[in-house]
Amino acid sequence: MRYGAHRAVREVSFSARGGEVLALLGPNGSGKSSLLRAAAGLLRHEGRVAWDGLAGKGIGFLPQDNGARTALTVLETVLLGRLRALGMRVAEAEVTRAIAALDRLGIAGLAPRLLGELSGGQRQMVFLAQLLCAEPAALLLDEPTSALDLRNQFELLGLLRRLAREHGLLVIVAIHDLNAAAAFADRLAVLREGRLVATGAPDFVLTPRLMAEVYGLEAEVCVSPTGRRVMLPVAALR
Ligand SMILES: Nc1ncnc2c1ncn2[C@@H]1O[C@H](COP(=O)(O)OP(=O)(O)OP(=O)(O)O)[C@@H](O)[C@H]1O
Repeated sequence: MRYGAHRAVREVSFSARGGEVLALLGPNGSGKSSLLRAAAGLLRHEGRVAWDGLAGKGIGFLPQDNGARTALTVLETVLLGRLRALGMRVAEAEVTRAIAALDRLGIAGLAPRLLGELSGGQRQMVFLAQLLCAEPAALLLDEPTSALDLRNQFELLGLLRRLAREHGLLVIVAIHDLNAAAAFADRLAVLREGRLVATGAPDFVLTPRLMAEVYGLEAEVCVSPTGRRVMLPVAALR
């Protein structure tokens, strides 16, 4: 994947399947957004992206918050997720479906509000509700938790995992919080300068060595009383 002469993604090969959450990690500029956008078919690229078994369902892509501020209400915005199914008159069932998607994210109360009046985190959740409304087979999410408070991060990542488990969705999520990724993702894929440098189960991938090589950080691995591994940065190496 190139921007002019700059190669943003190269030597990346992986597969992922419905039912799992794959977290895409890597420093700023390592190619996560570019890879997601290429996988979503939004950017030209070399190599091959193959989606098998979508069975008429689509792929939902949530970009990093672009600050979209339209004069639409939240409900109208979510309904747009069903654009292909909507006629000139919106059926009651479509409204019910849109409200259900908002409810799922705990934000049904925002339905009548204007999108442009929401906080960044609320707006991200609305766009996610819009994607859910379209009932995709796969979700590609670019830093969906970056504007969310701790509780909403926890809830959202939990929801993504449930969607994967219960509905067989494939979820690929670019995220900076390594510990959140380790807690909620089945697998991690780590990019550095456009290359895939590690992939596998969180406990296998997140090591002090990876922290040093990819992030230039000295880190300790702590194990919580319930057995969860947590990476704790202690010093910058360069
Ligand atoms: N529109 C663009 N034009 C030129 N170069 C770009 C463009 N978008 C991204 N790049 C470059 O491509 C590389 C990968 O960027 P990308 O946005 O994919 O990284 P990222 O891992 O998503 O970063 P971040 O964590 O900061 O969101 C970077 O070097 C970036 O400067």
